[in-house]
Amino acid sequence: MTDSILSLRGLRKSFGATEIIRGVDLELPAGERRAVIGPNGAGKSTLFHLISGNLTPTAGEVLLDGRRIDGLPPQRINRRGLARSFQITNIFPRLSVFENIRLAVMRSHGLQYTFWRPVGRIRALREETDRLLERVRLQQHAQELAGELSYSGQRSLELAMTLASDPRVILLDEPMAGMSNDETAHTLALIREVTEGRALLLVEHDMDVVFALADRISVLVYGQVIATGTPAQIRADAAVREAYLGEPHDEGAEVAA
Ligand SMILES: Nc1ncnc2c1ncn2[C@@H]1O[C@H](COP(=O)(O)OP(=O)(O)OP(=O)(O)O)[C@@H](O)[C@H]1O
Repeated sequence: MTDSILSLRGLRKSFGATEIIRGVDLELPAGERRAVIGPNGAGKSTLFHLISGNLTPTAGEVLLDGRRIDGLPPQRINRRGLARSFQITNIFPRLSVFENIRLAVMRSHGLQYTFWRPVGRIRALREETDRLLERVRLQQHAQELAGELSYSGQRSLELAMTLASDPRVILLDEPMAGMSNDETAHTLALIREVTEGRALLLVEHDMDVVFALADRISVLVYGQVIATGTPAQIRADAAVREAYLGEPHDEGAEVAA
């Protein structure tokens, strides 16, 4: 046994006759920030779908804290402590930033809230919502409509909504997509801060972000993990350079974007 919070064991996924995930083993220790990189079509999104419950594996197991979660619906997996952001979180654009976060807090508590006395419930809700607003630095924007926030503001809001369930594992799928350099720097600092003490699995095409944020990196090529190591080890890995980083026109390896 390992002390992994998330384990993938012999994971496979086929679409029809085509096998896209071809036997992935991956151990994510609690509290580690791990990036998954790889060329276009390597299967990174498919892997995330298998972990978050949006797809069911053809074979193999996904374990969260030692318990199987493969085949469970996304909401059940979320309640077990794994949250995925950026591609599944729905912002309500006509509601304020505050109201969006409050809804996420209410959802994360589910029925629990109905057992509280109404007055205490409202105060606790507001305090928790304020705390999340502050964590993602959106206090000044609390009353703005979510749909009118800047792009990175919306990403911050989604992050707050993801944090509402206090997950032990967070999956971020291309959080920097479409951002300016300033927005990327802001969001990078924010992600580093809010994932402190949680396990993070990150897919991101901006290699500067990957190398700045990840404790370790797993390289997925053609549905298999060909290497896992620290940023320095991955940079120096000959097979990785050949398969991925050393592609022609080496513009920071953003080639996979
Ligand atoms: N539902 C599906 N049915 C059939 N094929 C699929 C399906 N979903 C993904 N694929 C195929 O699986 C392969 C891997 O796709 P996936 O999106 O997981 O790769 P990726 O590594 O995330 O790529 P990118 O970096 O371009 O986002 C692709 O060839 C894609 O066409």
